[in-house]
Amino acid sequence: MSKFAFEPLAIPAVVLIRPKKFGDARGYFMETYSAKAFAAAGLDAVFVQDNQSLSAARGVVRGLHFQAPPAAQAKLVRVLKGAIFDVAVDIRLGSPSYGRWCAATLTAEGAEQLFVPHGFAHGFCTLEAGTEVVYKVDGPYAPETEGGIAWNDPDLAIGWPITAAEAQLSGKDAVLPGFAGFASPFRHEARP
Ligand SMILES: Cc1cn([C@H]2C[C@H](O)[C@@H](COP(=O)(O)OP(=O)(O)O[C@H]3O[C@@H](C)C(=O)[C@@H](O)[C@H]3O)O2)c(=O)[nH]c1=O
Repeated sequence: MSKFAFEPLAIPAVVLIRPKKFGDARGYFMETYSAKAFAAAGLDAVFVQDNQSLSAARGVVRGLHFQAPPAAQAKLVRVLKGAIFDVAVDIRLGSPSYGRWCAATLTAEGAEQLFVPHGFAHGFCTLEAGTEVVYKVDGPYAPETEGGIAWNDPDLAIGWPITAAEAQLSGKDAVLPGFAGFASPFRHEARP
């Protein structure tokens, strides 16, 4: 019996994962990650760091972020408390979906996870106050390689479920450049 359902999104390199919950009178148990099951589904990232953030309010936006190669990071994102709208933007030059985005709502109750591969800018907005997000990354933090794109860039036209007036950003994210003129450090590599 598979303990995970893997659902490729509209950009199929981005995968929504639903772990199976084993409920009983005590509550539930679930595996949240299995190297073997994920590799069998083609997700063979080797994770080296776990991250956690708390966003106090609904409408907190973090992103859109990436680390440039060779420090690129694949991410496996999930929510411990609350809910997020989680977004991945394809920034792989030469990709048929370059500049397109896909997204999923991740909730603590639903336990959904989003796998965001190398070559994508990642960001989310919180849908509830007090939202806690945890995610695994397959490369160490390398701040000198960080890049970003404005969350509300009109060319990307991401369908965020919050208004610009609701959005709360870090000072760093508030001044990220737009997508026009963006020079991506990623190239699309077709996998065998
Ligand atoms: C990302 C990161 C930040 N930090 C530090 C730097 C800074 O002082 C503080 C807050 O960093 P930031 O403002 O960049 O945090 P945040 O805006 O939450 O950044 C995160 O956003 C989401 C969307 C992602 O995809 C992540 O990869 C990461 O970029 O934490 C680390 O020590 N290690 C890390 O891996």
